[in-house]
This record gives sequence, C-alpha cells and structure tokens, in this order.
Amino acid sequence: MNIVLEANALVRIYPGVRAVDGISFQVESGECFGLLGPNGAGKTTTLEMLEGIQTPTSGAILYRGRPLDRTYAESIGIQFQATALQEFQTVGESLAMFASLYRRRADCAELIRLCNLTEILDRDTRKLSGGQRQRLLLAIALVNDPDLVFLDEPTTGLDPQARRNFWDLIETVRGRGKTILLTTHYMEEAERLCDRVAIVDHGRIIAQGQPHRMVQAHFPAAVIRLPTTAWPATRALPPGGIRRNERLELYTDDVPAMLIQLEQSGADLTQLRVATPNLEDLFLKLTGHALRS
Ligand SMILES: Nc1ncnc2c1ncn2[C@@H]1O[C@H](COP(=O)(O)OP(=O)(O)OP(=O)(O)O)[C@@H](O)[C@H]1O
Repeated sequence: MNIVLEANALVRIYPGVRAVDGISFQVESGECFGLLGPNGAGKTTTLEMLEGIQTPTSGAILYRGRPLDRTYAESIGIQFQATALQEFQTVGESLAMFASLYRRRADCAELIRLCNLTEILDRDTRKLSGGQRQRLLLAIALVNDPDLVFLDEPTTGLDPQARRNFWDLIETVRGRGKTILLTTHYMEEAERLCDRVAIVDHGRIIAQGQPHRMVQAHFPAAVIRLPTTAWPATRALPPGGIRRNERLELYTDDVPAMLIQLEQSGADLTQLRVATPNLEDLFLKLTGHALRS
C-alpha cells in the first residue's frame, strides 16, 4: 500500500466550536478518497488542514510519510469551494496567470482540451455558466501538474447534467494517475467517484471504507418501500419493518418471500418500490438523521 497522505487524530477548535474532533484516515496513491457528510460536519476544515492552509489545534499530517514542508504546495492542486477569479480576465488569461505562480507546470494546451475549455478560452470569467466555471477551477487546480488534487464540494450548485459531466471529468483526471481527495454531501457523487469514503458527522468519522462494502456490512441486499397508508392500520408491522417519513421500509435478503408475506398481510402493493440500500441509508442508520436536510 502506497500511502500519499495521512491524517492522524486531527482536531480543529474554533472559539466555541469543535469543528474537527479527532479525524484519522489515509489516502492511497491513485485513489479517489471522499469525505462525505452534511453541511457543517467539518469536511472543509479537515480539507484545509490537509491542504496546509489551516493549522490543526492538535494532530499530525504526513505527506509521503513526512510532515508538510514548503515544497508541499508545489505537489498539490486545490479546487476551493469558492475561488475569487480576477475580474476582466478571460478563461485563457486566468489559466495563464495561475500557471505563472508555479515552477512545475502542466501542458496548458492539454489541460485546456482535458477540461473542455477550448470554446470558452476568450470568454470573460464573469460570464461563465456553473459547469464552465467549475471546469476552469479544476484546470487551475491542475495547472502545476500536481500529484494530489483536493476538490471541495466540486459539483455543489451544478444542474444534474453538468454534475454528471463533471464526474466524467474527475474520472478522467483520476485515470491519469492523480490521487484525489474530495468532499461532498452528495451520496451519489461519493458512490460514483470514490474508491473509499469516510462518512463525517459532527467533526468525527463515523464509518469509512469502500462504499458498497460499507453498505453490505450494515444492510441486507434490498429495501422494500411502501407508503405507510398501504399497510393495514390494524396489523403490527412485519419484523424489522420501520416507519420513516410516511413510508414503511423493510430490509430483506429474500425479496420474493417478503412480497408473499406482504400480500398475505393485506398490504396494498401498487406503489411498492424495491431498491438497493445506499450510503444515504447508512448515514441515517448510523446517525439517526438524514444526510441532506
Ligand atoms: N472560521 C470559522 N470560525 C468559526 N467556526 C467555523 C469557522 N469555519 C467553520 N466553522 C464551523 O465549524 C463547523 C465545521 O464547518 P466546515 O465548513 O468545516 O463544515 P463542512 O462539512 O465543510 O460544511 P459545508 O459543506 O457547509 O462547508 C461548522 O459548525 C462551522 O460553522
């Protein structure tokens, strides 16, 4: 296992807030590692410590086995949640300006192709759509050809199509051997992009591992959902059945047997849905509250 980045018992206390409360994980070379959690969980604060922008209150960070030093900034690329772009600059000028800040540089023409910026190179950066802006910010994060790339909620605010396009782009970047550490509060994003995720809540990691394995470890293979009105009011719920947000949920490894049982109980199956449990279900199970409020 080739560990690129290591967070050991990181703590960050702001006045009155324990934003990060003892977070530890390791990021392996070439993987996409995700910090998944709701707003305010402490993801950005954790990322900023790992980027060398914030100093931990306590704990240690190692890059390739050593404490962060002055050369670290040359090895990493950062896509911030909000980057102020210089006004009155085009996309091309903006990229060139950021490139000039580094000794090590990516091939700019290649970067422009990769991030699909060719058509908008001469556009004023204030006139970009959400997706175009994120592609430019990713190009800026890659401008020094970093080994390790930090993406802080890279698709927040994008429409579903732009989000999917951006996921493809992140996968291409990862396919080129970059190690990626991203934060997200989108479960689908973590499941689609991340080799491993750490689920963060109230400044702590409550579970970490490969998304599908984490879900498998906590749930049977399927979840059957019915409106609560579909269940006969006078009958007790089947074993393991739970009521949640006007819905009845039944987790099972044997869907046909459960369907027979439901039918025999007199349940109305017309609006029945069968789904595979996911990270969102896991978050709810572990914390008692939803990932997205
Ligand atoms: N500079 C600061 N001063 C005081 N409190 C802060 C500061 N920055 C963050 N916090 C608090 O620390 C906690 C964690 O915030 P953080 O931004 O790291 O969470 P997050 O998971 O990244 O959420 P978001 O998705 O909203 O960015 C929150 O309670 C937040 O209000």
